[in-house]
Order: sequence, then C-alpha cells, then structure tokens
Amino acid sequence: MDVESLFPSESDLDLSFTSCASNTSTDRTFTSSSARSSLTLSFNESRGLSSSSGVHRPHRKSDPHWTAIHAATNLSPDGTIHLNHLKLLRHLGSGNLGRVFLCRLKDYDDSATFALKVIDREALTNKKLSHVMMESQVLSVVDHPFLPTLYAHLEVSHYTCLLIDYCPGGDLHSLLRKQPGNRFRVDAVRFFASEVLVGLEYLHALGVVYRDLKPENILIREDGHVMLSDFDLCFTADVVPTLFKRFSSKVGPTKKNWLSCLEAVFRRRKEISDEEMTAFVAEPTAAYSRCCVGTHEYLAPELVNGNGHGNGVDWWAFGIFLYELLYGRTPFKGATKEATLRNIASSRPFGFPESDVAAEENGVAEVKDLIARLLVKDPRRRLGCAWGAADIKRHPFFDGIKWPLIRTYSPPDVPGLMRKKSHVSHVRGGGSSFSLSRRKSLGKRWSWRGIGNFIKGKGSDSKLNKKISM
Ligand SMILES: Nc1ncnc2c1ncn2[C@@H]1O[C@H](COP(=O)(O)OP(=O)(O)OP(=O)(O)O)[C@@H](O)[C@H]1O
Repeated sequence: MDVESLFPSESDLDLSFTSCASNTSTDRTFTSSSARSSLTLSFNESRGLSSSSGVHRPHRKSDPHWTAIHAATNLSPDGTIHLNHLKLLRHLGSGNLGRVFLCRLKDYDDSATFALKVIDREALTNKKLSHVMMESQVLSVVDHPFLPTLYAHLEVSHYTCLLIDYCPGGDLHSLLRKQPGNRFRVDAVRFFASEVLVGLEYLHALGVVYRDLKPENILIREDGHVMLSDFDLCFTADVVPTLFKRFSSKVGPTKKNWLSCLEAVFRRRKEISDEEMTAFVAEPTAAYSRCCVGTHEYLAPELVNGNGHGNGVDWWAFGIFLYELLYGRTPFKGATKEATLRNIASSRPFGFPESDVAAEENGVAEVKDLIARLLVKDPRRRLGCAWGAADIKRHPFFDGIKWPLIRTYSPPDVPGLMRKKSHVSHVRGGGSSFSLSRRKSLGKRWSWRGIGNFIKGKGSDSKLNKKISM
C-alpha cells in the first residue's frame, strides 16, 4: 500500500482533527490550580514545555525506541520528529484531555511501538489546558523505569501530541478484575506496591505531588512491570533533599497478647538503642495546595475538607491503593459519591473486612498494619508525610526487598499479567522477531484522516474510575 496515502501532510492532519476532546464525564476526579514553583530540585527552573529532543535521556541508550527515534530524527530535514513520521495502528482509549493511539515509526517496521496522546487544545477549557501543561511538564522531566518516557512532544496547529511508551498490558484496575475474588494475593500486592512506591518516591524527589494514584493509572508494560500514568492533576513544590540522622525503630503489626507486647517493647528498646539511622529524604514536605482534586474514593480527608493539603495526599492514596489491591474494593466507598466523601471526612476509622479473604496468606498482618499507618486521617501522623518513601520502605511488609534491584524482580504469576522477558533481552535481540509477530496481530491500521473521522463520529470509551473536576 502506498504509504503516503496513509499519511497525508500535516496540514491534512490539522483539518482531519476537528474534535479531539472527549466528553467523558468527570465524576471521579477533582482539580487544582495552585502549583508552587520549585526551588531546590528544580522542576520549572531548568526544564520547559519544549520537546524532549534536547534532553539527554535516557540511561538505556540501546533501547530500540530511542534507536528508532534517533534514526528518524537523523533523516528528518530539521532533525526533529513530525507527525508524518508516525503510523497510527489503533485507538487505545480516551481520557479527559484527549485520545491515545498505538503507533510506530513509519520507516521502522521492526522497531518498538509507542503510544501517542493527542490533545485538541481548542476543545479544552483553560483549566484543562493547565492540566495539559502540567502533564507535559511532568513528562518532560521524568526519566525512570516506572514512569513514561516522553520521546517527542509535538505541537501541530491546535493539537498537542505526546509520544510516550506503549503499555500493552492494560491497567492494573483491569488486571485486578481478572483475579479470583477481584483481588491480588499478598505477594502480588507487594510487587505492585513496591514498584509504585519507587515511582512515587521519584516523583516526590522532583517535587511533584501526583494526586491521582489509583489502579487505573498504573499501566502494565510488556515485561509485567508498572508505569505510572496521567500527570495532569499533579502539583509541584520545593524539595530540599536532606540527610537526616535519627533514632528509629522498625514499625510492625500490633501484637494482641500482653506477653507478645512485652516482648515487642524489649525488642523495640534494643532496636532504638541499636538503630541510629541516617536517611536521605527528598520529600516535598512544604507542598501546599488548596484545590480539591483527585478521585473520590482515593481522596485524603484533608482534600475533602478543603483546608489545604500537601505531599501526604499521595501517601493516603497509597494506603487506599494497597487496600484495593488486597480486597478488590476501597475502604471508604459509600452508596453514593457524597456518602464516600462523608465516610472519608468523618472521624470514624476505617475497618478491614470481617471475613478476611487474605487471612491465611503470608504477610497479611504486615500489609494491614501498613495500610492502617497510611490511612491515618491526620496527615501529621500519617506514615510517609515527614520522611517520604524512606519510612514506608522500612515497614516490615517490604522486608527483604532489595530496593536498588527492584527492576530485576520477576512480576508475580497472576492471571492475565503480561510477562514478556525484560527490556534488557529485548534490547539485545533487537526486538525483531517479537515485533514481527506482534505486528501481525495489530489488525486494522489507522490513517490520520481515518482517525479524524473516528474522533468526529464516535463517543469515548474511557476508564471506569473517573476523575472529578471542581
Ligand atoms: N501509554 C499507554 N499505553 C497503553 N494504553 C494507554 C497509554 N496511555 C493511555 N492509554 C489508554 O488510553 C486511555 C486514555 O488515556 P489518557 O491518559 O488519555 O486518559 P486517562 O488515563 O483516562 O486520564 P485523564 O482522563 O485523566 O487524562 C487509558 O485509559 C488507557 O487505556
């Protein structure tokens, strides 16, 4: 087939995109506007909204995605990626801001695939435009295995197009629904939670408060590892990375009988005397926003109360996230969204299910203890708020995890989880046999014009757990 007929010029593209904004309801997320500028680990200072082409990334130079991108830019007359370098393969989904397509580079059939997020700026309100800016800002600075790589940022007419990693494994919410009892075993919870924790730790070190952690926003890469997505509700703050020295004891599950309690006290005393700890903390503890944003069931009490919130909202959401992975539902969910918010705001503590489906599994006491320490309504007493991920990583639930090697752990053997060999072997093998077989199964390919028609003619099919905007 004549390739050019599939790829009209970019001016054709401009005409074909008439309505990119989805009319998805915004019933599960709130929004914010009060981003604070970064001072120490600079977020706004050194990086802008421009294309990622000038940024020295990534650390995996042999990654086939970058190889293809570099080859395409080398051949491009102006040394940059354009939309007509891309071949759209299919529509992946729609969100509040735009639509996402699977694509690959036109002249590199055996190269990796990408996801292209297309946002029609003309169809968005000013508030949503600020979210687009936030998302592109965050994408333009992050470089982490559990976060998306921004391969190109294209501004074409009134469209903003972000070329990022494609995650063929879907999202964690869909995966959760494929599990027996709609819940993960404790070991699977530990795997996903560890990776998400490391991703959050990295974001916080950059001064980025995520504010939209939920299983729907955790995408699964082809090797079964996670990728946090959706950064439009983030806000930024100053971070002063600091080396702290302190005395500390390990936190752990509460023992019921008094003898165990006594033992625990003695053990704790010993630990306190033994454990003078030095910790590197890069946590945006001064982060502050008054805008209520997020997803109902994941909103922290301070967000619901509207009295201002900071980094602690992510650690609260991390507690809800653990709970949902473990039990298949969130702890404060009520019959209506208002009831959910009332449950969150009330002073009543949450409870664990009476018939605990996880009761027999190793590590359940630890994960429940961790959840209880995260779902503390007063953020000043919530685990993570003062010391960030450093404190959470030390919780017994994560005992034995070698954090620097986290990327090398094998994903759990759970139904429906894609577990293609890691990117390392993919890189070495050049990826050609995989790409070939996968290409065959991609089905219908889209032209830019075809997608324009699709956008005009069809509604959206966005995610189950929706954001709320206020
Ligand atoms: N990198 C990706 N790889 C695979 N699928 C993706 C990728 N990014 C997005 N998707 C799919 O496209 C859908 C829309 O994503 P998008 O980020 O635009 O919206 P969203 O996640 O609903 O967030 P929001 O509405 O807050 O912008 C997602 O639900 C997901 O199914």
